[in-house]
Amino acid sequence: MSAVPWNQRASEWAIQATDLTKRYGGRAVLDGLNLNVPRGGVHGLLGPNGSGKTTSIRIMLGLVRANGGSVEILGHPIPKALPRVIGQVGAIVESPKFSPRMSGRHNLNVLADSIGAPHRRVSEVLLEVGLTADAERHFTTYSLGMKQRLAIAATLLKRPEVLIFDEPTNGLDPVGIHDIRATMRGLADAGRTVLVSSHILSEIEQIADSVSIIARGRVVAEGSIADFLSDGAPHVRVRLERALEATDLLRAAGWKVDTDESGLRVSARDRGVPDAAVIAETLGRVGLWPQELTTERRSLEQVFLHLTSGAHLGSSQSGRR
Ligand SMILES: Nc1ncnc2c1ncn2[C@@H]1O[C@H](COP(=O)(O)OP(=O)(O)OP(=O)(O)O)[C@@H](O)[C@H]1O
Repeated sequence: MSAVPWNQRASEWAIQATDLTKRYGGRAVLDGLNLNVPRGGVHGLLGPNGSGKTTSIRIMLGLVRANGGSVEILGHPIPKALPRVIGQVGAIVESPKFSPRMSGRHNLNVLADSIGAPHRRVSEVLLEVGLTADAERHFTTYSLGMKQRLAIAATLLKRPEVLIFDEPTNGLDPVGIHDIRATMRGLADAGRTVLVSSHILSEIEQIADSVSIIARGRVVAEGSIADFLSDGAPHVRVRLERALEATDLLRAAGWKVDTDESGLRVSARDRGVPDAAVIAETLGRVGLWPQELTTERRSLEQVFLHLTSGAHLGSSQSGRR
């Protein structure tokens, strides 16, 4: 049971990153990152601090150039076609600058003028983020949460189809967090695609429809939240061309492997949580590259903790070529 059709055609992804690499001073920050964000709904990019979330987002927005790989937003290659698609993308990566002495509405009016949007659009976006009643107050009197909602309102002025928010609840109190979550949910329910990054599991679990878990510059698991939360024996679904060879290899490496028409189901012999990154690495070492590698039937917390824990990262790093 999946709310998100993961096997859909590439043209139906809102955002797709393929084999992205980024190095800073010889250190790999993104290490072959593959990200699929379905059209419509909230997609969480969940990973611990320093895992590469902001770097991925900055590459998607053309703010940083990747060393390798490709990104498409709404089917347009980035950064080449950025001018064509940027009008359909709204993003908050850093705190936007507002004038402290002007009201929320006045700030938005100025921004609307700069992009040629009518002032009635300002009233619409203020309503959408729940700031209508506070629109005439000076920006300085806003709480952090209200400032963040004003930033979201600013991104909505040009009617974007895709919204990208990097850790939008950072530093907010519980009320502020609640309001931002409700705002993001509302934006998705109105038909937009919202990509939101976070290092907080509960945040993603509560608002996202689907999630990609990132660790050390790679997506190590992805899928719909419904699938992650469903019960059952934990396993990793692997789809690849040389399935027989992969089955033999994984069995020899100690995994339990079942096969069906959609690929391999790999689980740990002790019924523990199978490690998707280690499975990917075992296969990759001999040139068997999965077309799909998805963790299924586990709680998001199990997956997140296991795939991103220090112990796991240490062993994965030492096994890296
Ligand atoms: N301009 C830069 N120069 C050098 N290293 C960088 C640069 N930008 C990011 N990094 C490094 O890349 C790694 C990934 O950083 P990134 O900000 O993408 O992670 P993140 O998942 O967004 O983490 P956080 O939740 O802490 O923001 C970190 O180790 C960071 O120090």
